[in-house]
Amino acid sequence: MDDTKPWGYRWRSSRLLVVSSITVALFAETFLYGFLTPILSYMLEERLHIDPSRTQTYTTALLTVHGFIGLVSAPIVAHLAEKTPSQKTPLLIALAGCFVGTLMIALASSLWVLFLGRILQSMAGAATWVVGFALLANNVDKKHLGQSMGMAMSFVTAGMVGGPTVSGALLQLFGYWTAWALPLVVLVLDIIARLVMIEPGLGSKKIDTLSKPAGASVLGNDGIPEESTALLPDTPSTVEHKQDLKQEYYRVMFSDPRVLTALANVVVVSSLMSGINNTLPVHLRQAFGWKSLLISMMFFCLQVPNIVLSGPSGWLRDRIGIRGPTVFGWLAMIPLLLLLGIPGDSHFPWAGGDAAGKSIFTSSLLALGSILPLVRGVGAVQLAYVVKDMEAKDAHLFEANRSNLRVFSMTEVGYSLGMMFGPMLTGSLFEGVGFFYMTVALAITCLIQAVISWRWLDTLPSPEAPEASYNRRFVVGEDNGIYPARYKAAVSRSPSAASVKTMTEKTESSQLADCSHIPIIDLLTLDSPNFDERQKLARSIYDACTQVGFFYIKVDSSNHTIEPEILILLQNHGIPEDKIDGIHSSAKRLFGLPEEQKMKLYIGNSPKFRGYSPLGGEKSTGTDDDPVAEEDAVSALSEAFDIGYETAMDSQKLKDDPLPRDPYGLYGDNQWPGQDILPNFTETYIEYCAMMLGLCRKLMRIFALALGLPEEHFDSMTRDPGVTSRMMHYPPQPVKEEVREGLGAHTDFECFTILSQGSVPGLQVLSHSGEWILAPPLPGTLVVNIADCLSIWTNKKFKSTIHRVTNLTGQERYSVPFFFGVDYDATVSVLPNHISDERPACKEPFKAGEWVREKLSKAYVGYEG
Ligand SMILES: O=C(O)CCC(=O)C(=O)O
Ligand SMILES: [Fe+2]
Repeated sequence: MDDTKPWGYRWRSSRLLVVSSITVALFAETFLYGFLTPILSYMLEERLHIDPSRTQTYTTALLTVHGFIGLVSAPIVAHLAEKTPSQKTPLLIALAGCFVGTLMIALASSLWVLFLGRILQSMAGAATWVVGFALLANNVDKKHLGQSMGMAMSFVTAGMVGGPTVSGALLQLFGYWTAWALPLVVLVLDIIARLVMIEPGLGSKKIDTLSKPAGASVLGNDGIPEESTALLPDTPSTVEHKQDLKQEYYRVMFSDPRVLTALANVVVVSSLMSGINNTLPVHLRQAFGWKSLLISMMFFCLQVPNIVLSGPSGWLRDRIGIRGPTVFGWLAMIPLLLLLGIPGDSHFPWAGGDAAGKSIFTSSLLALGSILPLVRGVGAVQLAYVVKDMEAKDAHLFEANRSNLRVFSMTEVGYSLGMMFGPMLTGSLFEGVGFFYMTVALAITCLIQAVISWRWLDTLPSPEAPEASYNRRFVVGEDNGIYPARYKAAVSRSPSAASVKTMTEKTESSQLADCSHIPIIDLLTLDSPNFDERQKLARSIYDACTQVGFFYIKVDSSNHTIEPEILILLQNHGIPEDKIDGIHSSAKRLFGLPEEQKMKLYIGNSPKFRGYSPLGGEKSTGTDDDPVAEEDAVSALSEAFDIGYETAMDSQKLKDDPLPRDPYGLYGDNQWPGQDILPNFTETYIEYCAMMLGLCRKLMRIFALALGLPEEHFDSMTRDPGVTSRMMHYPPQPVKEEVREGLGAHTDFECFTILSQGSVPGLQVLSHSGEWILAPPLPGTLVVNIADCLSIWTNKKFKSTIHRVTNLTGQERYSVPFFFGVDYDATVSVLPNHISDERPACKEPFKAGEWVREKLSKAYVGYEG
């Protein structure tokens, strides 16, 4: 083992230990929050000698402060945590805060020490949630994340129920200091766990901050991520563009009454729970003269059915929709709340502090706990449903992952507001008009919720998790409604549609897709340490490459449903959505320049096919089997900007490393627009290419595995990879006129291509049956297609499928393909394990650079070279 690593590095940085220590930390946080509630009255009166008539006021103030601190500190902590390289440091600081805060509370001999202790505890709690979840997200691979989050959340639930349940009991049975011994033991465990744990891969990953699921201490049901900020600065125009989109997004969302109803639901549930927490202890002491043990038992009565029944209520919602159960839940709570208010009230002498009153109270509390799951979490589900609806209407504005992040940060704010307002309102009502009228007010609120839920909530069953809906395979004809009818009509009128028949007859099967859908593959296990997992991924890639030659890869955030209502969004190892947005807005900026500016970068001035190619500058040359004669070649209705490999985009090279030997004249010499013309353009594009290049090298290893080779097989041939990337702009064309292709039918030349196609559809893939399969942009995905060299390597087992672009949407279309090939000087030769007597090698070995150069020189109109 490495001597420089600390003692026990391996197990101390293992997933099990990271998950366990975060679990312990979250448990401690929720346990300590709840622990105080039933014994607070005792502390205030017996230890701080507060006049009992003021007990409720201080309880309310303490809970409200907690809600407020949670609301404001989560985003601050998230911001700070993002700046610290190690997440262990903030976790330890939080622990120190929690420790000091808890000691201050336990020892408090004055009110201000008590409040200060509580504030420290709340801040530390917020930090623990934010940092804890970020650590989980960054250090647990996605496959195990659901399980790990699930485990963490069940401990949170245990803390939530355990805290108030044991504190009152211990206080009454064993006295004040023995009662506090338990939280101290929990804290010691927490200290040990946090100290022992070593953050794995420190420094290699940046943090994604997820903020505290507000209300978790009370409700423990929603893990809500903060809308994560970009990890690297954006270019000014991206920021502006994003700002516009964000405003538009919120405008659209807030003008939908379903959204407002969902948010009202979130605020009311959270207020109700924190309001009951706030008033229950004092009320029970006044009404029944109960001490802390029985008060604790009441918390148990409320929470346990709530937890047990949350699964079945989610199931019910999935079956019959959210509106019915929610309206029923709110209505059923009305009599239960009223019943809860009756015992001990002077208007109802028959239900005083005697057995009748106590049993009415206990059973209505139990019933309330059982009904609560019907209304808990409804807001989040309804919001997810709205987003899904909106996506179908405006895919660009409602890119799935980003809008989910926003949805969940809206929910978070809702919960935090409830945590703050709940105690405030119930506290003042309780003190002003008494417990019964407070429950009347709560019952009226429930009635209002029932009415608005009836009026505006969706009647349909809960939506699938967004991820699941994208996982659905895309089938011809089933186009998600994103293609206008005129587009489909135009496709069938297109001149090349007529020639498709002859094209497919002439074309080799290796260039035609075998099936009618393009699969979606999750790259989650691309760098899994587990070989079997990589092998499994390789197998599905093999199927896609041999049957279709095209597949979608999921590269960004995805959702994990941990418990019915806990949806946590995490970024995976892929290309962050911000970077994709950034490159698209760079493309828009570039093509938006005046023609003469763009022509200063004219591709014809470059000996290496790098630079700007104006509208119509590229010709449809057809395919090898069905070439288009030069005089018949139609120029494409698109403009493009091409760049090639530079060492700056290669993380395996130093910035100043010289370019590789270049016998085919294809490396470097890019024509970049100056900083004065397009500030930051070059940096953004280079950064994008660097990420793509990293992803491509990893994919190349999976391809090797898929082909039965050692994963490193292509490594030595991809040190100076033959990389080209281009930005494309396809202007809309009048549908009435004859359709002109944005890019004619072709195959790509290198090994494979990763395409980011923005949000406007246009790409089509040719199938055996002569159909053009639509390959629409799916949010959160990129498209990978096999190109000629890899197809030849596999003796055409992998398909280099013919595709084209036709933009009939009426919108501007932008795309950014990234073509990845082996070193130009490497020899492409059919793999021996793919040659047999029946299937001799399809081609003699050749140099990759020679092939690419020849193809490029055919494609560009008037190119001198
Ligand atoms: O723009 C697209 O969607 C595809 C572009 C393409 O196929 C290419 O540039 O080779
Ligand atoms: Fe292509």
